[in-house]
Amino acid sequence: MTIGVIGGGAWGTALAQVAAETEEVLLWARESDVVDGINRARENIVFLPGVPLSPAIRATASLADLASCSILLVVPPAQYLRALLGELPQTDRPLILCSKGLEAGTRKLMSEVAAEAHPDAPIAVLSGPTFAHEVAARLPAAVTLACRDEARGRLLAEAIARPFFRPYLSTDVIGAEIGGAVKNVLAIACGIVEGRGLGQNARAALISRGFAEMTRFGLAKGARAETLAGLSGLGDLVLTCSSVSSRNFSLGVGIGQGRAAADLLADRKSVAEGAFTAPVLQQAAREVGVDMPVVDAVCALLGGEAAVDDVIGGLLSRPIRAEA
Ligand SMILES: NC(=O)C1=CN([C@@H]2O[C@H](COP(=O)(O)OP(=O)(O)OC[C@H]3O[C@@H](n4cnc5c(N)ncnc54)[C@H](O)[C@@H]3O)[C@@H](O)[C@H]2O)C=CC1
Ligand SMILES: O=C(CO)COP(=O)(O)O
Repeated sequence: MTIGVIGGGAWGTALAQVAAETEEVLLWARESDVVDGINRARENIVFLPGVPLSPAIRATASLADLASCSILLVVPPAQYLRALLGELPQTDRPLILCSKGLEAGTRKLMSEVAAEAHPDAPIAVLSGPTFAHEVAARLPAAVTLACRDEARGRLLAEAIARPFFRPYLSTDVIGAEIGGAVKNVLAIACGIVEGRGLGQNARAALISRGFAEMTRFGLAKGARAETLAGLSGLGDLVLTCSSVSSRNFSLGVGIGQGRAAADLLADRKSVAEGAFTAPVLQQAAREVGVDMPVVDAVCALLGGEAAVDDVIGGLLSRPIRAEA
């Protein structure tokens, strides 16, 4: 079979490399230098430099070429998902969604956007603690593969599993998506704590209270608690909140050091999804009556509405309340 990958960023390229261990892979990339670099030099010099790519990966600039693929891994930044799936010819092939975010404007999950764009395509979600450069280096990783149709989920998991890349099955698509979207916003918060030099106790407190927010919001949206406590939720939260390998955490470090979020975002070509998800998540939480003070704090700092010390002071002076 040929596995298709939509999106030639770091994660799409790493997933192509995983799939290419045993299958032919066709990778769609938006940038012509990425397509040429993969086909000619076997390297994605723009988004995943330094990783020699498998000869089983072929890159294309035409989404229509992916029509013949058996499975499509869909890996653009979340805000471009609808437009890209709109350009993809109608398909009934399984779409495995790998982006982490909520759509601005509609506040929809990626699975909802994909179902609207391709009503005949079975949908699954792949999410978990996976830095692209480690996966591309064949270091061990585990992910959640969520699909409402359990049997189909198992087939898809078997199709993408490799000895160093281990999917765990779930039927909780909503839970898998919410974990991945929310952890990016919380990683910005943890980066701010790091950048401000507030210490590891504060970061652990933030991870824990952030997880409480993720759980409250997830349960209100129909996610299952065990999914939120699994690889795609807590697992990814811990990874992303602990390392400057995370683009979201690094963005937070810059904000914590006093730089303007707008300047930091203007400087980068890789995506920090949490910056786009944060205001959408804030609105979505308000819609379902869920209190998310850490997310509110990140929104205030991303919008340049407040000073870091004031926002942290505000979080610390909230009324004393029960932990759970
Ligand atoms: N990099 C990682 O370690 C992981 C990333 N993800 C998720 O994968 C998704 C993609 O992220 P990365 O591959 O890291 O991206 P990246 O940051 O490496 O690259 C940026 C991507 O944005 C695309 N892009 C820029 N402007 C665009 C436009 N106008 N229309 C369509 N695409 C455009 C570029 O083509 C490129 O693919 C995100 O949702 C991210 O959260 C998930 C797991 C791990
Ligand atoms: O999702 C990721 C790891 O699981 C990548 O995190 P960043 O987008 O913050 O780099």
